[in-house]
Amino acid sequence: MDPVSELLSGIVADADAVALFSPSGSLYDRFVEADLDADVIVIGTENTVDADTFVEIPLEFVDIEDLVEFGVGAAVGDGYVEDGDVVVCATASFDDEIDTVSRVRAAESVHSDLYDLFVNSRAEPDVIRSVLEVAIDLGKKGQKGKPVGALFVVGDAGNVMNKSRPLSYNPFEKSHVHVGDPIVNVMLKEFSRLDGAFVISDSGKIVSAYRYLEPAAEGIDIPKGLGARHMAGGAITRDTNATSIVLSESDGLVRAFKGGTLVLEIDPEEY
Ligand SMILES: Nc1ncnc2c1ncn2[C@@H]1O[C@H](COP(=O)(O)OP(=O)(O)OP(=O)(O)O)[C@@H](O)[C@H]1O
Ligand SMILES: [Mn+2]
Repeated sequence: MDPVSELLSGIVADADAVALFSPSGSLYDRFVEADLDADVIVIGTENTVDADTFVEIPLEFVDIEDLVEFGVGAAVGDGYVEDGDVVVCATASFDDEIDTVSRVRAAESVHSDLYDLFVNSRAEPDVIRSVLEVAIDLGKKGQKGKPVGALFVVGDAGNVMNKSRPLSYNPFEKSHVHVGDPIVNVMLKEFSRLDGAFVISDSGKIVSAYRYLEPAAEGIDIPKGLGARHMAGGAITRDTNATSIVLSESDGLVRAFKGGTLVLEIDPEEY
């Protein structure tokens, strides 16, 4: 065998599963028709090919390593892949078409922090995703062209309310509005000009705006150059089971904190 084919066949040998990341319909069909020994799993944000075995990921990852890690972690979480299984992953890493094949051993450790952020958070994955989308969108556009910062504390709202105080009247006091609702996304963006944090429940209800967080911040490690918003956003996730999503006014990045640590950092411009 020529060395290139040998290399490739070594990568795909004895796979328990083949994970196709956002494949085209024709590629997926060919895999189904081939009737492989390995299970064929489709991983993506949407099941555009109507795959029988589909693993949904909550957002488009820019980093392919993150994507593969997250996807395989999610496949383990969904019960399609077991610990120790060899998963051959086909991804479009350099272009829109699949151009990369990698060999990954599914393991508990493959559960990335990012996977944890969505799946093992108190709040529902859809709620975290919606808030992340609002933050990314706000980061891209700013408010009337000017950069804005924002702090969203998602999940475990009762405890978060106990560790914070109002800076002003709460515009969401008597409302029953949820994130993901288009009008709410507009409201969140509008109110982001104002001080303090948004508090959002596990199921996505906006509990409050204008909250000043007062968590214990000793021992919290946040990236240098970031200030009070990030400190408070990080620390509240150690004091409670909430997840914080923070848009920085100064560097424009969106960060997520869980358990007091930074678990995700994304540049809205890349989305
Ligand atoms: N404890 C807190 N709870 C809620 N919001 C806070 C808290 N501390 C600061 N903020 C909000 O963060 C805003 C920015 O504060 P600061 O510049 O210190 O934070 P930062 O981490 O540097 O964030 P940025 O990168 O957006 O500037 C404040 O105007 C305030 O609205
Ligand atoms: Mn600042």
